[in-house]
Amino acid sequence: MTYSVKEIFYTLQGEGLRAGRPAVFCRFAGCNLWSGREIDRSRAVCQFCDTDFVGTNGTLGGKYLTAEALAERVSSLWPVAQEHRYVVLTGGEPLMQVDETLIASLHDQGFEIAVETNGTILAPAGIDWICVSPKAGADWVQRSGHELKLVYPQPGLLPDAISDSDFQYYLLQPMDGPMQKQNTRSAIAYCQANTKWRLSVQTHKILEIR
Ligand SMILES: C[S@@+](CC[C@H](N)C(=O)[O-])C[C@H]1O[C@@H](n2cnc3c(N)ncnc32)[C@H](O)[C@@H]1O
Ligand SMILES: Nc1nc2[nH]cc(C(=O)O)c2c(=O)[nH]1
Ligand code: SF4
Ligand SMILES: [Mg+2]
Repeated sequence: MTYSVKEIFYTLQGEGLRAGRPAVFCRFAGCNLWSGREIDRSRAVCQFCDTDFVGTNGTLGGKYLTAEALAERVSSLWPVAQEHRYVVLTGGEPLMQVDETLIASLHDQGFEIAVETNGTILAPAGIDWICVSPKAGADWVQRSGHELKLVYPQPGLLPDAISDSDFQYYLLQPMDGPMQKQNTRSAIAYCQANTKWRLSVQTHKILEIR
């Protein structure tokens, strides 16, 4: 299996329950809900994406011919002699490419493995932390995991309708874009009125890290 990777970088998890945790991010190229081209955005299933996942031209991007080679590259970014190795597989839609062979290779390198997924593809066995962020209008098949991180608001996908699925934590992440301030206000109000839900702030954008 060849893996198409946009970029690999070492940063802090910016979002969700584990915000602040040092992590290597491996961003896979391609998504099943948008081509990534601006001309296609208004016709895409997912129209609010904040990420460039097209091609393999980012930092340490490329075609990795084996799971071992990719896992070794991820490992090379971890600081020497430091524990708590943590990798976040994202994209694009990582589950178009992530398989059990890659999971095994990353575990062999000592990593705890997290995934950020839109929930349209079932996760392979062995992932340690599954974050699902479902999208209005898309099939939602991965309905269990560790955190459900709903971008808010999405007309057609209300938090009330999904607050009884099989996740440990429920988070609302204000939709970034022209309405970001208002979206944050209404997400805060929703969490305060519906206390199963927590706010997820995209801290990396405030901190100006990747
Ligand atoms: C770029 S996506 C990649 C992973 C996967 N395709 C997904 O959608 O979960 C990473 C995270 O960013 C979130 N996201 C994307 N665009 C956003 C935006 N404009 N505002 C807030 N969160 C956004 C997604 O919902 C997801 O939780
Ligand atoms: N720091 C940082 N945290 C993140 N959490 C989720 C991200 C993503 O794009 O999947 C992301 C990202 O791109 N950077
Ligand atoms: S599903 Fe994820 S990567 Fe794909 S367009 Fe939407 S937010 Fe972006
Ligand atoms: Mg991002």
